[in-house]
Amino acid sequence: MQVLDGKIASQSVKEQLRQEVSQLMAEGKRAPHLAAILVGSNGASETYVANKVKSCAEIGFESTLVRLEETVSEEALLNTIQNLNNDAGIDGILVQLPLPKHISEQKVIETIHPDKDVDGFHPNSVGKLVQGLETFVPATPYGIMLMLEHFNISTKGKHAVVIGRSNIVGRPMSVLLSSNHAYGNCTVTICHSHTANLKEICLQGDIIVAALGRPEFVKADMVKPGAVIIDVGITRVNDATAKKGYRIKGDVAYNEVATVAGAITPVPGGVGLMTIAGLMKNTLVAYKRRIS
Ligand SMILES: Nc1nc2c(c(=O)[nH]1)N[C@@H](CN(C=O)c1ccc(C(=O)N[C@@H](CCC(=O)O)C(=O)O)cc1)CN2
Repeated sequence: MQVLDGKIASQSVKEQLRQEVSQLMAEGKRAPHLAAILVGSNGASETYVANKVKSCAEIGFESTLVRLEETVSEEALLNTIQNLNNDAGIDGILVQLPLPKHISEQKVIETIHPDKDVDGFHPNSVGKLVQGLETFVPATPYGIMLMLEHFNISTKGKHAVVIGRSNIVGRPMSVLLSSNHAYGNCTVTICHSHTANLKEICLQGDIIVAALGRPEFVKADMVKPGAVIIDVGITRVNDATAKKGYRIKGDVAYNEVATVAGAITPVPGGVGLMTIAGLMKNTLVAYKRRIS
């Protein structure tokens, strides 16, 4: 059984980016610049944004973190995005999700200029992805593809079962795995809350991507021996015995599934770290398009 270690794979991607940025700096170019907007102070979002800012510094990107109150109006948030759209020094913009209920995520996503849409959530980016055109790929599915590539996991002709149909992970993941490229060419089944016979479908999967947000949902008896298990789940579950008062759980019951699987991503230390690597790659692409 192979552990698909996100720390190793993400470090490798980030090191390549670091070298590329260092070369650009040596040529006298400015650094790529990512702007992140964080609304409110949700603990998990704080951690993820902090990890993004830290990764920018490691690679040699500039970053700007814009913090807005939980009570900020939708209009004020949209104006903040417009200002960043118009700022020639900013290459990529992301708004950390989820947002407070009074703000429309869709409006926010559509306000980010497609050229700076490093999260790949804008309908322009999604449409291009579906048509197989070059675009920003949402960071988590992109990170998973980078992980498959890093560990040279063969996908051609395999049956991939994607559990979850979110715009951020499940849907784009199904598109990428079914597309005609080196780590695609799978036959994909996408499952959701209304799927009948989920266990039987999972048992047919050579690859399972679990992205439904339910801790330890995928059990050993749902997994075909030797399958590749990609766990996207990252839920904080209260645990008074843990140092931080919570434990991070994936959507896969790791200990039991690891006894059946051929390869598996850990949580933490798996897909979450690759999400950041994917975002960093998108930011460099946005920057290169803008300076050329
Ligand atoms: N604007 C966006 N919002 C959200 C996205 C996204 O891609 N863009 N995805 C998720 C959260 N996410 C990215 O922001 C994310 C998740 C996890 C991690 C990460 O570093 N995970 C670590 C553990 C961190 C911890 O201690 O909690 C790991 O898995 O080892 C980074 C980013 C929703 N929102």
